[in-house]
Amino acid sequence: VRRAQMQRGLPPGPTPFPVLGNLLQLQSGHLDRVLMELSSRWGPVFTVWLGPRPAVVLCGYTALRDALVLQADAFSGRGSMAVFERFTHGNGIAFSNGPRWRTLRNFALGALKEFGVGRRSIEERIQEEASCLLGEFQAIVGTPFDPRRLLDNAVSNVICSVVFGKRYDYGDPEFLRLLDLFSDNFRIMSSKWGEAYNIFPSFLDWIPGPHHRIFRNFQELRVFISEQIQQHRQLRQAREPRDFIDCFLDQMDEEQQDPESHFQDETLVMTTHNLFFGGTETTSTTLRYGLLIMLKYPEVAAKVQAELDAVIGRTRAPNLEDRARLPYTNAVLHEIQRFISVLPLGLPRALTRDTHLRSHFLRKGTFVIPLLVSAHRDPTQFKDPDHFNPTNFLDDRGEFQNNDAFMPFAPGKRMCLGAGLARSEIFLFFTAILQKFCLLSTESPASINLTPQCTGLGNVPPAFQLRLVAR
Ligand code: HEM
Repeated sequence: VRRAQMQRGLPPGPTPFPVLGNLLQLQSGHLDRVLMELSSRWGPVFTVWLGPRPAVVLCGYTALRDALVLQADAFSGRGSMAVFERFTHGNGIAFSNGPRWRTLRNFALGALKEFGVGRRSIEERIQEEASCLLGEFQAIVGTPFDPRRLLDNAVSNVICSVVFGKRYDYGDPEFLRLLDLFSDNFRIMSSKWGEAYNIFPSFLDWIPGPHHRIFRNFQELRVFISEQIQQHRQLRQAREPRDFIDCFLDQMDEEQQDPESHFQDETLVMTTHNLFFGGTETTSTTLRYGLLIMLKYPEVAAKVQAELDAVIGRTRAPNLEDRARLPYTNAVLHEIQRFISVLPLGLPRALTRDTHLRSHFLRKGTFVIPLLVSAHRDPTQFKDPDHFNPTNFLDDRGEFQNNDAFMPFAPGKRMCLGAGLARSEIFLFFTAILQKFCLLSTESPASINLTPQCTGLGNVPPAFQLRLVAR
C-alpha cells in the first residue's frame, strides 16, 4: 500500500492495514478529533486510507485556504460518498460533477434568488414562520419539552415554501414522519461507523447494519418528492412558476428537444431532495445546539437579550438589517456555528485536475476531506479555540470581528448553496425566540454536557429538555 501511495504521489500518513486501511485507528475516538491528532504527527496535508480508498486530509486554516480558496477550481469536484451514491447515482447538485453540477447549481441559485426577491422575500417568509413557531412555544410555556421537532418543522417549512410552494402545520403527522427520516439519516451517518458506510460501495448491500435504514428512508423520501412533483405537473400553469419545482418543469419544457439537457425527471427528484434535506437538518441542528449552549451559559443569553431590548425592543420582530446593529448577538451566532462545527468534515471534494499543494503533487480525482472543524479550532486564528467564547468574534471595543477561518459552509466554488438562507434563518429564528422567551434548563447549567452525542458526517447534540418563560 505504501508503494501504491508513493506511486500515486500521495502525501504521507499513518501506515494502513490491507483492506481496512486506517479504519480501525479512525474509529478509536471522535473521527474529527482523531484526524486532528494525526495532523499533529503528519502535518496539515496527509493521507488516510478509508478501507481501500486513500483520502487526502486538509487540516488547519492555512491548508484549507491554500486548497479550497487559492485553488478553487481544482478543488471544486465532489468526492463520492457510497451511501449517497447509491441513491443519487451522481445526480442532483450536491453529488454531481462537471457541466451537470455547474448547470444545476446556477439554476438553483437563480431560483432561490427569484423566490427570495419575488412576491414575498425569503426574509418575510422566515419572519412569518418564526411567528408561527413563537405561537407554538407560547402554548407550552412552563412545560419542559424537547425542541427538536418544532425547530425541524419551522426550519423545513422555509425551504418547503420555496421548493414545494407550501408549509406544513406543526404536528402534521405525515410531515413529522419525513422530518424524522432526515434526523434518522443524519444520526446514522454521524454514528461511530457512519464513515464506513461511505467507503465500501459494492459491499453495502451485503453487509448488515443501520445503513439499510438510510436506504429505506431515502426511498420513502423519494416517494414523497415524486408525489409532490406529480401534483405540480397537474396543477401548474406553464411559465407561471409558483415555486422551485414549477421553475424546473418550465426549464424541462424549454429544453425538451435537447438530448443533452440536464433537466430530466430524475434530476428534478434529486435536486429537490438536496434542497429539502440540505435546507433542513443542518440549520435546525445548529439552532437546537445553539439553544442548548444558551442553557449552559445563561449569562450569554441574558447579554443577547439585553442587546435585543436596547436595539429592537420587545415588540417589533427582528429583521436582517438589525444584524449589523447587534454585534454581540452576531458574535454569539458565529461562535455557535464555530464551536459546534455541525459538519466537521464538510462534504468530501475531489480534484478536477492534477495539481500541486504545498510540496505534494496530487492527481486528478484524488478524494479530499476538508476538515472544516480544524479551521474552527485553529489556535493561530482564534483567541480561545477550544471553548465557547463569543469574544472569538469581538474586537477590543466590543465590535463584531469577522474571521476568514470561520467556514461552517466551506469556502470556494463548492461552498454551501444555502449559506445565505441558513444564516438568515439562524439569525431570525434565534433572535425571535430570545426576544420573547427566557430559556430555563431542567438541570443545573454546570452539569450540561455540550459534547456531541455522535460525531461523523455531522455533530449531533445530546437530546435535552428546556422550559420557556415569557419575557
Ligand atoms: C447551518 C446550516 C448549513 C450548513 C452548516 C451547511 C453546510 C454545508 C457544507 C459544509 C456543504 C459542503 C460544501 C462543500 O462542498 O465543501 C454544503 C453543501 C450544500 N448545502 Fe449546505 N449547509 C447549511 C444549510 C443549507 C441550506 C439551508 C440549504 C438549502 C438551500 C443547503 C443546501 C446545500 C447544497 C445544495 C449543497 C451542495 C452544494 C454543491 O455541491 O455545490 N445547505 N452545505
